[in-house]
Amino acid sequence: MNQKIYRELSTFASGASLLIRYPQEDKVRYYHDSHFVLLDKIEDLKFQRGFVFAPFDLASGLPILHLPENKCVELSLDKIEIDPIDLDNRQFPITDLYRREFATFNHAVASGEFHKLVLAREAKVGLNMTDDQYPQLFFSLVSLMPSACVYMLHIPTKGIWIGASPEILLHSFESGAETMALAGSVSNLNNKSPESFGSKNLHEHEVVVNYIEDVLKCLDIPYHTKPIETVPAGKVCHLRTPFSIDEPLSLEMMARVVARLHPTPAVAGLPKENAMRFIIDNESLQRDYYAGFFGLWNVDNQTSLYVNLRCANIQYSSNDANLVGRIFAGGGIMPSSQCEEEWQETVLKQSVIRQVLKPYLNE
Ligand SMILES: C=C(O[C@@H]1C=C(C(=O)O)C=C[C@H]1O)C(=O)O
Repeated sequence: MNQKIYRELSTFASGASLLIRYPQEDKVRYYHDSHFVLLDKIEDLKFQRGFVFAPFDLASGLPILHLPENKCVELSLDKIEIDPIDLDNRQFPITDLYRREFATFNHAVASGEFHKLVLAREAKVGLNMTDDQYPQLFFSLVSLMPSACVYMLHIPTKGIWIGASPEILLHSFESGAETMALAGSVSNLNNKSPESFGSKNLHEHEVVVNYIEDVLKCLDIPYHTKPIETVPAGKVCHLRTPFSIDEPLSLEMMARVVARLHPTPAVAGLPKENAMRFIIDNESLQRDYYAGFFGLWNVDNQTSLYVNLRCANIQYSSNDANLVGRIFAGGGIMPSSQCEEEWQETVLKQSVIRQVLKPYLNE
């Protein structure tokens, strides 16, 4: 049966294709033989039904990609066996580039110009794998991250995006909707209470909570929050405040909520527009679709969008035609942030993708 599914997926990387598994679900949705519809703005989603993949910076020139629903088949997960995966416990020393960028970001928050800024970076790895091995990557990630939304997308000429996100941007269903503030991270070594995260993490979290509240109030949407909680995601543990929206949202309102929320200060900063400008000008990383959002829009009367985190892009490099993986991670910078700690947080956030890429590393 395993073989049959892998045979069915052997043409995954020959066109526009997607595999997606929602948290705790025992099925995978497979979109194939499809074509991307390119959208300019979030509001254009109103008329669509299917998968959506949006960049971090909607003004960057990268389009919002949409795969229509009619090309989807469902695969049952209980028929898939996955090889055990080794833990990756390597150390990754901090780079001078990260020290410099941290200093720039930290100075900008310490000076009071920003309440918070998120600094991200990429780790590049050389890979040795064939197109028919990509589905194995996806199923390894599915087995490692049962509570995450796991996806793998093939974009012809742009390669693969793969990720396992713990962060809902907007989940909307017939009777209401939900979103969350997910920010503030520590290593996931033992059970943690929110207080044990320390004041820097609690404050960084509060910035996101206040921002989401402002967006919902501004749109006149009734909501309530649940008490702050801690959630594990791979080797890190986060602070989370769940938001429940107590009335159904129209497609038009959903698009407005998403357009206002994205990008939240969990991945960008505050004040929002200035923080976006600052990140684009001062981060050496090209975020592309990292810290954008993805998920199903208006499928089976539901919309489930996630922030594109714990992800990587795999592509042939244009100069030497080698296959390169760019593994992304970032973290919120506050006045009291410490460079080494922030670096370690990104190492931990990258570890789950490193783990699934390990069998294919070219080193
Ligand atoms: C930016 C990332 O994660 C975000 C930042 C967090 C933080 O700074 O504590 C926590 C969860 C996410 O909202 C990432 O994973 O790359």
